[in-house]
Amino acid sequence: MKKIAVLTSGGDAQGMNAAIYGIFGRAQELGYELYGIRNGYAGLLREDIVKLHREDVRHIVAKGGTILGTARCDEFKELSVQKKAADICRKYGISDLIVIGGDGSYQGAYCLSKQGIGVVGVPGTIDLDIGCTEYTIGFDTAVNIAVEAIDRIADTSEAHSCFSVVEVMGRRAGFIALWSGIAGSARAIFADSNTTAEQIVDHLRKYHFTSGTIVLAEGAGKAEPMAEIIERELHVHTRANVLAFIQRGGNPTAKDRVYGSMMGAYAVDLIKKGKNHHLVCVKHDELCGVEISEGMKQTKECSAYLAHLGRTLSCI
Ligand SMILES: Nc1ncnc2c1ncn2[C@@H]1O[C@H](COP(=O)(O)OP(=O)(O)OP(=O)(O)O)[C@@H](O)[C@H]1O
Ligand SMILES: O=P(O)(O)OC[C@H]1O[C@](O)(CO)[C@@H](O)[C@@H]1O
Repeated sequence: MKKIAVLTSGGDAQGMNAAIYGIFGRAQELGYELYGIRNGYAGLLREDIVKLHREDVRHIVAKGGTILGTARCDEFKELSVQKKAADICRKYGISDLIVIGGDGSYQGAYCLSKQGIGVVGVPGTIDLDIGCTEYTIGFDTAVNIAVEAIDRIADTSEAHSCFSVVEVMGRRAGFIALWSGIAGSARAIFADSNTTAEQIVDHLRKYHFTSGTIVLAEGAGKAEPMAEIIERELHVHTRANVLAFIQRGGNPTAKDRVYGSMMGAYAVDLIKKGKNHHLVCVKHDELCGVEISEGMKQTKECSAYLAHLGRTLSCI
């Protein structure tokens, strides 16, 4: 009987459990045994490997986080450690490993594939920063959490006639900032480091804003200094809010539950077709498999149209 395994790696993302659920469902349908590796590559190196059963996954779709746990494991960047991990997979008879994670986890999966282990990547990160796919599991939930927070902060900013800078996650990418800024009708959106604080101040002054939110991607700056600049230049009290890890928790939205389940099942389909050096991607709203070395080369920027729309709407 074919044995496959799954691990979650990097920052957790809402919908990772749904992906595990989808993987289990398709593996069960195809008669594969599914093993769960706890805590990412660190768990693989500790041989922390358990066989998954229906009762382990039956109730997890609605849960944030990941039942397997995740980790960051810098030692996995070493070739000797990657060889050890591949030997462990072979010791347990695991022919193919599904890695649910972000771009860094994909790097690790690519290294494992070069050691002869079949790997399929499922894009699981709230950042949306994997170049070969239009969607990554967790993004929709993180944006909705940010929008709810921005709506709440906007109310109290207006009540007190003050500004509030809201710093959102995304690592070096500005997708969460752009989407949540537009959805939260921010007075200004600071999605990347191309925009300067002076430009934001000029914009707020030009459109005579005296209250409201300024959404800031963490990769573009920090809320505290941005708030100080705005308050100093415009003489309006300005608060700093860092959303941080609330964006990574809570129950996944329906989109992340369905995309997670779909992408997980699709990963097993790719293994069945022998496409086990591939990444599960969404392109033009369709699922597809992209060969891992090709997929890792692809990059993407924020949609220019959406960025322009953000600027347009923030002038209203
Ligand atoms: N270049 C690399 N070579 C081998 N393994 C890597 C490499 N980069 C990252 N990894 C492995 O993947 C793990 C997760 O990577 P990273 O911490 O960058 O998170 P990620 O997968 O990008 O997810 P997120 O961006 O959501 O945090 C690392 O801790 C490490 O074990
Ligand atoms: O979980 P850590 O290691 O603190 O990393 C935080 C980073 O992880 C992410 O949440 C996902 O990559 C980023 O948005 C954020 O910058």
